[in-house]
Amino acid sequence: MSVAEGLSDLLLSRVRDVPDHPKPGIVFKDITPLLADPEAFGALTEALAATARELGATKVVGLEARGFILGAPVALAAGAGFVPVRKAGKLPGATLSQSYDLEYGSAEIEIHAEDLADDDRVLIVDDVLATGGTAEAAIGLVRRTKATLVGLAVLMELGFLPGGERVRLALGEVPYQALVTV
Ligand SMILES: O=P(O)(O)OC[C@H]1O[C@H](OP(=O)(O)OP(=O)(O)O)[C@H](O)[C@@H]1O
Ligand SMILES: Nc1ncnc2[nH]cnc12
Repeated sequence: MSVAEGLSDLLLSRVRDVPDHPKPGIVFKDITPLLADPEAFGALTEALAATARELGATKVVGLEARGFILGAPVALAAGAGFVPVRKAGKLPGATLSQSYDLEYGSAEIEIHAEDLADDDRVLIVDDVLATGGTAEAAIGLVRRTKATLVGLAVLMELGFLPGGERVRLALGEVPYQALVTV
């Protein structure tokens, strides 16, 4: 699951730093320029889909909201299904839910457990790993189902925060991939 230097450079060049958003002191990593560039968005999708294929994923779980934008095309490209993890109160069916803290607040996420079959192999996909709280909560949700968690893949890890260490601890032997670390 190594990442070609050219790909890292392309992806990094399309992420915009927005200082003091959404709160003073936060440097927001804005992926909208990357999404607007079909070459970069396509390369990102293909890189994450290659990971999904390598891990034999049958479902991609995407984390609201930016994880939906990345996860849905990755699922299709890898021949897997897509399952959304949503902020609390949005999913209409029976849910599993988990609270967690963010770099700039706190939140609760939910999943329709019935969307994951017992024999599913699940790759969790998101855009940014910051404190790791969201990903850790999603790992917890998937592990409360009978499906098998096979990996966590993100576009970008904020290396100045302890999120990478936190999710590695939570994942144990399960692979973790950040395409770029800043
Ligand atoms: O590692 P963490 O500290 O948990 O932060 C990372 C999460 O924060 C952002 O989502 P956000 O909750 O802002 O939602 P959005 O995708 O709807 O903007 C980002 O898309 C990740 O899901
Ligand atoms: N600094 C940041 N930029 C973009 N998304 C984030 N999610 C959590 N922290 C973030």
